[in-house]
Amino acid sequence: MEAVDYLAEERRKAEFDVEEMKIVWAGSRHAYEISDRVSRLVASDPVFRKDNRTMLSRKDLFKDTLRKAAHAWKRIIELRLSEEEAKTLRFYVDQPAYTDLHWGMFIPAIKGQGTEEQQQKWLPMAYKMQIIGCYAQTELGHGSNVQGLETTAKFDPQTDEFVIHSPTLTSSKWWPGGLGKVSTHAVVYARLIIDGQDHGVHGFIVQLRSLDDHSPLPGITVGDVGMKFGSGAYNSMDNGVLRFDHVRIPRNQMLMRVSQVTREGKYMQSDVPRQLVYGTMVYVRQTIVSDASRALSRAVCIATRYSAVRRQFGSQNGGPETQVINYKTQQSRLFPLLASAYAFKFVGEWLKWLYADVTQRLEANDFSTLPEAHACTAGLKSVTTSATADAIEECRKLCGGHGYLSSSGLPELFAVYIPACTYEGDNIVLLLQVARFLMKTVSQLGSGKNPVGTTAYMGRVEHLTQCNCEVQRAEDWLKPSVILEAFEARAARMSVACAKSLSKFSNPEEGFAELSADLVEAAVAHCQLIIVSKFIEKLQQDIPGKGVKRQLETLCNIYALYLLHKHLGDFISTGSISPKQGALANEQLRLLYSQVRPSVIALVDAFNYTDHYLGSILGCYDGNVYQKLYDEAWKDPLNETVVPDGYHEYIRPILKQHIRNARL
Ligand SMILES: CCCCCCCCCCCCCCCCCCCCCCCC(=O)SCCNC(=O)CCNC(=O)[C@H](O)C(C)(C)COP(=O)(O)OP(=O)(O)OC[C@H]1O[C@@H](n2cnc3c(N)ncnc32)[C@H](O)[C@@H]1OP(=O)(O)O
Ligand SMILES: Cc1cc2nc3c(=O)[nH]c(=O)nc-3n(C[C@H](O)[C@H](O)[C@H](O)COP(=O)(O)OP(=O)(O)OC[C@H]3O[C@@H](n4cnc5c(N)ncnc54)[C@H](O)[C@@H]3O)c2cc1C
Repeated sequence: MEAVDYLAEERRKAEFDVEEMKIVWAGSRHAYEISDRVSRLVASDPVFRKDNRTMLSRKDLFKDTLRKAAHAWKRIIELRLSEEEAKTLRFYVDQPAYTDLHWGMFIPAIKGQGTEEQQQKWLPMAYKMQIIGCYAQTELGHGSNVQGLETTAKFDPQTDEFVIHSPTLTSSKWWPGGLGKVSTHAVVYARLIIDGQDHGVHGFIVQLRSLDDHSPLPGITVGDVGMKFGSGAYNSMDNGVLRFDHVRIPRNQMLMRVSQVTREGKYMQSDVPRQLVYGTMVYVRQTIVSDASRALSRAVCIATRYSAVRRQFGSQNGGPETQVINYKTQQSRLFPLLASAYAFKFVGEWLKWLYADVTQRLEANDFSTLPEAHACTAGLKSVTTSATADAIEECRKLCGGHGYLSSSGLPELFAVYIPACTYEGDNIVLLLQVARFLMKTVSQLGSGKNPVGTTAYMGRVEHLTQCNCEVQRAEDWLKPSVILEAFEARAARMSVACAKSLSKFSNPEEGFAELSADLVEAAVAHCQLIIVSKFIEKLQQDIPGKGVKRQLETLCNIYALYLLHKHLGDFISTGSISPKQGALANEQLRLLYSQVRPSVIALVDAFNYTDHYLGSILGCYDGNVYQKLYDEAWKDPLNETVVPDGYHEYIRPILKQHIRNARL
């Protein structure tokens, strides 16, 4: 059989309606139609070509990005694309650009932290891209510790202005995307100083560059921070460095929804919590969870299609060799990643709902769900990005040697994705925030305040710390209630154990620091419980289409039992399950791999990714891998000449010397 036929045969084996699954994956028929239309639009437009990206120099890559961004903006206007369509277009163009920070952080910061008046002044210009903004928070010396930022904004009552200044080298802004070469404006986070008194970190709108000739305004030193990890990848972004030398801005350019400075220099705080200054980060963390499912599904699609095409060993009587996807080891590494892609998709949808809900409440001055929204966005951002970064690298290894080729698409996907574990909050720092929230929840148990939302299970802590898992046979692990209780018991017991250990310290902060590694593990257990429970909730919905729900049930069970197997130590050491029950879970997991096997190609087809978006020879839809790999090799610049540049200077003299030596 020709390699090109392998995937067609696989598609015939599918045990469900792929077209219906595409709609489940997209979130709705409407979302599917937009995604399908916009992805084809991007794939057919020569300006959005990206197959040569990793070969470009930094300067050429950056100019290519500017060209793509300008073209994207032109198409958005010409075609009158809606916000959802524009975001979809950005996703399929698949090239990080300054526009991400303008739309994804600068505008949301003004919306979330600006007063009505400030929004009316700045947002129309920003929406029309008459100004381009970035989010300038992180400094050379401080990123995670936002309270440690050093940039100052001193109020000058004489002129009714703030003076923005970088007092030290470490106060230089460092990292903001779009800052290096493009942004005309920034939301700058700086310490507010009035009459010598420090009121902590606040946001200020600062113009950086002339709107006439793009030169930096007086007192501003700005540039790019330099090359980052990998070729292509995140180097399309101009992450920047910025210093202020006593730059003056009008008083009304401090974002004043949370706190205000009056003409007389009086500092006033609204009723809204101070933490709203961090609101933009909560918004972006929520979007990063959905991005994780995209990046993961893309890597999994490549590795799954290639694993069905690739054959090694096992030929009988001259017949074909075994497809590597049929090796149990390949399945046990790949299928949990496929299940994780679906799990992250559904938890991302739920988080979007949670964020919309908290936003609505905030508008009505109800701040009660803010701590949970912060814990969920922080924790899920952390757990999904860490798992996705690891999974992309695993997919590369699943593709053997060819996975290491740039044309597999996996090296660049890895390089562009991994900073997600760091930006928008280092993953460990964020898990520590979740742990604080959990310890607070445990400490309030029995106080009459019942935990709600994602910590509602803590309300049953007495039962969860004593219950015995009821599994006796492998198939008992297929019951959602059994899975849920095991995950709840593990999470509750880990949190309670941490709280008990903490109570032994006379200084709680010292205790928290000493126990932080255990606390992070408890936070991970809590977040994994959320993901599993949201997958199970999704399955309680009406899901049409032949076999669709059944496939999703299988994937949900694979996801949960894979986590259980991976973290068996937690489950057994907390007594949430017995070693025998752990072994039964593994037995069931093996059966689930066999069950899902016939449908895996159709399950990745359901992502509906174009070959342009996948950007991978190994993952192309027709599976014609070998011919394409062979053809691609000849396109490499090294193959433009048969004899390489440098032969006469560096190869020939050695060869000649060798011949001379041989004669001696
Ligand atoms: C070429 C293509 C062109 C196409 C054009 C198309 C156009 C259309 C396109 C549209 C595209 C849109 C795309 C969008 C894409 C967006 C991509 C964005 C990419 C991201 C880039 C990265 C950006 C960044 O990294 S920005 C910087 C991020 N920095 C951080 O995250 C810092 C992390 N640190 C912190 O968050 C804090 O300092 C923290 C929380 C660790 C500690 O803070 P602090 O010391 O103040 O607090 P604590 O004492 O620990 O806590 C006090 C108290 O506050 C609570 N709390 C803390 N944080 C929050 C919060 N965020 N919200 C609510 N509450 C919070 C905390 O729990 C404590 O509560 P207590 O009750 O008191 O315990
Ligand atoms: C590609 C990229 C794009 C970015 N874009 C922007 C942007 O647009 N705007 C912007 O303002 N910023 C941006 N950033 C900055 C980013 O938000 C920070 O780098 C991030 O928040 C991490 O902070 P840090 O660099 O200070 O890490 P650090 O906090 O210095 O982390 C170093 C190590 O210390 C550990 N650590 C730190 N604190 C603790 C603690 N309390 N307990 C235990 N361990 C700890 C961390 O886990 C990590 O292992 C970007 C960064 C990158 C890489």
